[in-house]
Amino acid sequence: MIEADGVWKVFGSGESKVEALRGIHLNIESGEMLAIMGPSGCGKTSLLNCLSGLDSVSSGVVKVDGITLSDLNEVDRDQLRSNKMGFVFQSYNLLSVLTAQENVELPLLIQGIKRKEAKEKASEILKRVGLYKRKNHLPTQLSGGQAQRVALARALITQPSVIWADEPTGALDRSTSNMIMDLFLQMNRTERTSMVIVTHDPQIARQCDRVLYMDSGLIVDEQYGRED
Ligand SMILES: Nc1ncnc2c1ncn2[C@@H]1O[C@H](COP(=O)(O)OP(=O)(O)OP(=O)(O)O)[C@@H](O)[C@H]1O
Repeated sequence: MIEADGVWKVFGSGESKVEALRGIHLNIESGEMLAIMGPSGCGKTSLLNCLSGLDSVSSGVVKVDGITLSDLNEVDRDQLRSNKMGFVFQSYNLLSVLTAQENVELPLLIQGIKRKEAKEKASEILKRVGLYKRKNHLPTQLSGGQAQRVALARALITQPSVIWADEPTGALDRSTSNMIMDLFLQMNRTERTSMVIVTHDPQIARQCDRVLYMDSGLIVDEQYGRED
């Protein structure tokens, strides 16, 4: 579903040049749950951004369902992201002036779905993440775990084929992290949504189908097998 072939990402030039990715080859299967680990600065976020089309590659090819991202113009790339992908970040990235419900509705409204239908779908998904009672709360009125559940609901509402999550539990305590991971696992199982999770947490990684280990812009090891 996602294919990366010889992907390089280079920032800057001359003395300030940084080779964040140095020739990545990777296939991510539909429905796969993949963790990416590695030391700070090894290129995990750069890889996520290049695979999802949030950032352009310096060289190499990224294909999503057979479509080469660099062949698309910005508008088409945005459209592909909005149709096929969801994003979850460590800092939740919720819009502070919108309620939980409005944050979750937003991706559907952007897709041109009618307000009433968006509202119904948002309510339904907020129920699934156990936050229906908080739907009228603003992000500042939510705990970290609750805010991340809203972010997950927002990522899932368009029924994407892949969710990209950059340290989704990085700001949460152990029990809240486990709760968020349980939701990821549940959605992966019921919707067959592929999940790509950048994490420093071995407990999160070992629940994934595959763990990639990166170092200095390269994938240096991988392990298969989910602990159920
Ligand atoms: N916009 C940028 N401009 C210049 N250098 C960058 C930029 N973004 C990332 N880098 C550099 O690229 C390298 C990889 O960064 P990246 O954020 O991908 O690492 P990471 O593994 O996600 O790190 P962390 O675990 O600390 O989040 C680092 O050396 C970083 O300083």
